[in-house]
Amino acid sequence: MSLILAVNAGSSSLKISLFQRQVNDPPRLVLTSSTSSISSPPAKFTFKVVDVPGSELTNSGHKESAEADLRDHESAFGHFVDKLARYAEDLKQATQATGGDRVNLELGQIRNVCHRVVHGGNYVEPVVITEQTYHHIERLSDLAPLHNGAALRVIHAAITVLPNSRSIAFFDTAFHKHLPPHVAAYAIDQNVARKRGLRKYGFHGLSYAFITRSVAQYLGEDPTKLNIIALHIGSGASACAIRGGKSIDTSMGLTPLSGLPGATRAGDVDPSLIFHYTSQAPLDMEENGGEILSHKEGVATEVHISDAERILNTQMGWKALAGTTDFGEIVRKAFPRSALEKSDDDKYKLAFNLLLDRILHFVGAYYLALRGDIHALVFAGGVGEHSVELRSKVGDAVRCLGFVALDEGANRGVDSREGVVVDIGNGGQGGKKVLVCRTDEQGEMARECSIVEDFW
Ligand SMILES: Nc1ncnc2c1ncn2[C@@H]1O[C@H](COP(=O)(O)OP(=O)(O)O)[C@@H](O)[C@H]1O
Ligand SMILES: CC(=O)OP(=O)(O)O
Ligand SMILES: [Mg+2]
Repeated sequence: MSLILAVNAGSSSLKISLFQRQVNDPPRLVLTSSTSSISSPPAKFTFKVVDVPGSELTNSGHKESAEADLRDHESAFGHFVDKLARYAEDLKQATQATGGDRVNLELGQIRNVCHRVVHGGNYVEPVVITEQTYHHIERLSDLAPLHNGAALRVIHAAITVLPNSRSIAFFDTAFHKHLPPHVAAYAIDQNVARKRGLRKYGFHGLSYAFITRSVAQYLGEDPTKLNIIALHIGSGASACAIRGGKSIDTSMGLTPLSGLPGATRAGDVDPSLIFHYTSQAPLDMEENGGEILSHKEGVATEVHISDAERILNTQMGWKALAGTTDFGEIVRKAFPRSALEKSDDDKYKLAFNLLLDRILHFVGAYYLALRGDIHALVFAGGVGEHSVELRSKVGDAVRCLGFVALDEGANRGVDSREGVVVDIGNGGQGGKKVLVCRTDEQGEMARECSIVEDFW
């Protein structure tokens, strides 16, 4: 028996799952933990025991707690490890006292720690962390500014506090390794592009791999014959066209900034906007009743290009539009259910409608990329799995493409339904399906790890 720890450093969260594994068996989920809202404190921490004999004897503290001290991924990881060590000790004592079955969850039992690393550059398979691979990932940090640095700090912490385990990096980019050249290329000098690795990589690949397998299983299809449009909408949001189980296009690019807007990311903008987005706008629309004036002398302040990149990654998206990174709040205020929630401010509607518009833009494009030969449209990610309203509006719009109408009750009831994949369509004959998939990047890493670990 060995333990696999799977760690997912997302842009706003740190999600961790612990799995138990017997040789030749698939990994079995033991417990999960999440620290969310890391970028908009206080962070919220959960620790949930899923399947541990004897756990009924321990007080594992299932409740969510606000943790003002958890300000980054590294401190969130340290907090989890402390919690796990305490829980393992409580469990040991409780099961010793009763003589019951015991699962040993002590830190020393963790054989492999799987880390989600968003940008892998040319790495298309998981790699064991060594000095060399660590530095390779470090060199890619500029291409995933909200992710790779945070993942590396967590990897460093894991190596320090779990010295007997092996750290392995699993890459989001790997799923997109088959992007056709004309999709991956930007219209720039290809000599420069090749030399500097300037192309579309695509992200959320662990999620798309999990979605592809889970949806194929749910539909009883061979995964290598599955065609879907998948939407992973969380703090980072992307769309992916999957043909024959492989990614043929995706909305994120060289970095996870492009494509759909996210919690703090702008998504696609005209690249020239960067040079015009200044603290004192040269085109002052507001002061002149909406009339565009010519450049005022001396007003355009220069923003350094790396500042612009930081601003586009951390200050834009829903945060800039609606003043919150919580999409649940945007939905509540855009569609108030009571007078108490009513707001005169249109900013919530703008944030909602803008995301909806950009999602439809990609669904339309990917429908054509797949030539309409599609089994299902699939929603996943924190927003995709939980926002009834977003699914409902997307569902209405895509009916013209031959997707079935949504079943309103099924759409509203997703949270209370069991299973990894939930059908929210009305079962209309011959229509393309609309599904929700509870994606699990940690589960995907643990599964891949259990396949390769016996060969290492
Ligand atoms: N009920 C809900 N309705 C709409 N959005 C939600 C709901 N619950 C969570 N979310 C959103 O999901 C996002 C987090 O998604 P997630 O995929 O977990 O993030 P990360 O990108 O950090 O992995 C948050 O922005 C949150 O607002
Ligand atoms: C790639 C990406 O944006 O990931 P996340 O949504 O977890 O931040
Ligand atoms: Mg995520």
